[in-house]
Amino acid sequence: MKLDIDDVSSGAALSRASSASLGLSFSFTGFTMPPDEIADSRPFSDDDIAEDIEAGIKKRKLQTEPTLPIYLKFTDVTYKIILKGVTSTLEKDILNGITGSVNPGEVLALMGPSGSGKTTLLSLLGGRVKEPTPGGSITYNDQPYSKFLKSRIGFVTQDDVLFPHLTVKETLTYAALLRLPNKLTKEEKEKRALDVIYELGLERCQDTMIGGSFVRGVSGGERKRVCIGNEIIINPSLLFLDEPTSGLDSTTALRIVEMLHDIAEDGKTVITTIHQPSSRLFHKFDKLILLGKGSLLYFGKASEAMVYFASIGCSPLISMNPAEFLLDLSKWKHK
Ligand SMILES: Nc1ncnc2c1ncn2[C@@H]1O[C@H](COP(=O)(O)OP(=O)(O)OP(=O)(O)O)[C@@H](O)[C@H]1O
Repeated sequence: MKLDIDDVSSGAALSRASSASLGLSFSFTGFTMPPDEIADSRPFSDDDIAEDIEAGIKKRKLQTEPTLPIYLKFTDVTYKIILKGVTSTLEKDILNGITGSVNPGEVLALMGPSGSGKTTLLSLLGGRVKEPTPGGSITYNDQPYSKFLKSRIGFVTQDDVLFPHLTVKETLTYAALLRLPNKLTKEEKEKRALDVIYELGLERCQDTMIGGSFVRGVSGGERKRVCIGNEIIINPSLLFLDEPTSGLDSTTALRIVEMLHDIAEDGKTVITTIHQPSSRLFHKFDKLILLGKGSLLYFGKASEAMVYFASIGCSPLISMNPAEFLLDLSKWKHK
């Protein structure tokens, strides 16, 4: 994190944050510009075997065609909605001047208090909001959103709907049969579903029903992994996740985020909202966006966030979880 005002005006910096309620006004250069060439994706090899921490077993890496690397950049993104009442019409600012970027192979976390605009930003970046048109620019390898991107984007929503009576294997096999292109044979699609099961360490529960309110099924962590599996089955270049760790204990949440890292390592660009990460989990993210009431409070390396806030005079008085401190700080701004 650099605090170079000259860089800001020269355009090298694209992030700006101000906080009147913090009694501070500050600008920062939170990210490095993209490399000239986006990192080449590497094909998957049979040697790609990773350890599944939860199961304590070696798991196969997903064998797919190489992922098209996509560099996501967003500059000065604004979003307003019109609230139509019976007697009046109001305009409400949801996001103000949000700037950031994320490279293939990285995991970007969007953090902030409830209502700060995380899901809205995630949906905008994932091309899921068309109306009203957002302001600013969002580019994918320097190109605006196009129909082609739709097939390159995986989006795991907060309340993914799964069929309770299907098993894990059936769920992912149907997803493969329905979502993979026709050029793949049925056998190839079924193999992709099995590969995803191994990639996500779901082999022990592959024959367990998903379950729901009335049927006992897989655990919360396994359920989240199935939702992620439903999306990575198409080998997306960009993977968006809305609160993938909500409702999970800190150890299971950590496994999910470690899994996101494995997914990113395969050349994918991963963006996730996160609610209240533990200290261990916070340090797993490559980049961080901290939002407060729709404004950008921080964009940069997650590991440098505390140093940055210390540099502008905001440090915790006692040793505490950085995520907790940053959320407290953004809530303060939020008031
Ligand atoms: N279509 C809409 N109509 C009215 N208000 C909206 C709409 N979309 C978003 N908002 C408002 O915008 C703000 C940001 O919402 P958003 O869901 O993005 O927040 P969030 O940070 O993801 O919150 P949470 O952590 O609780 O999910 C909220 O105040 C929400 O009520």
